[in-house]
Amino acid sequence: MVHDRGRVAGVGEGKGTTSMGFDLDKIQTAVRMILEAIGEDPEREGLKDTPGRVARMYQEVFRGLHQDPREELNAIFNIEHEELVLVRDILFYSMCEHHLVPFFGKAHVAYLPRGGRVTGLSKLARLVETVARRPQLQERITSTVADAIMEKLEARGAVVVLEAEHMCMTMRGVNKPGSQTVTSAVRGVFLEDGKLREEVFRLIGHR
Ligand SMILES: Nc1nc2c(ncn2[C@@H]2O[C@H](COP(=O)(O)OP(=O)(O)OP(=O)(O)O)[C@@H](O)[C@H]2O)c(=O)[nH]1
Ligand SMILES: [Zn+2]
Repeated sequence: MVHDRGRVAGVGEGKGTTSMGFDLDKIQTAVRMILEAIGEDPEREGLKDTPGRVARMYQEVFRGLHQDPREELNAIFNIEHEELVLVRDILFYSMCEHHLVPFFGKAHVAYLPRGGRVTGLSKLARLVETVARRPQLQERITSTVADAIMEKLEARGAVVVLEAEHMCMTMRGVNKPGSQTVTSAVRGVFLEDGKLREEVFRLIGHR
């Protein structure tokens, strides 16, 4: 058995199912079936622990599925700052929901606080992380992050930009290595005020 190492928090003792909605036994069975279906021998030395490894990896890369990303913004402070906050170059990894292969890149998260309500800077990166760690679309990560900021911080505005490389476009299918997909979500005052919007996109830049 491969799920008894206790390396992953939340794994029930002697059971493959966690309390967080991950059925590790089921993932292992499925991976074993895939190995058989592609003509591999799941019992050979190099593969015999693979179903368990994949199950633990999925638990890690999909851990955001069972979390409410808005809760990452629970740390709210009141300070004398009503102007732009921008965290640039937040590295993220996600899994494309169409092919279950990675897409990864950088997120840039900006908002204009209302009434001095700000959150911890690391919380913006945690928000991106939690939203990314599930089967996803780049567009959905972008808009979910922007909407969470607008809702939880009652921000005056938010801009979220993601730039990412999709392995489903680079290692297979259309085979276009190096292509970058850029998505943005613009909310609140940034929609109405063109100068403000230009300023934040200039600060985000494209390097
Ligand atoms: N909009 C969007 N599309 C994505 C994302 N990730 C992957 N895709 C696309 O999802 C589409 C799925 O298309 P399908 O025709 O159903 O699948 P497919 O035959 O594997 O397509 P190809 O990738 O073109 O070989 C592809 O065009 C992918 O590039 C994403 O985050 N956002
Ligand atoms: Zn894909």
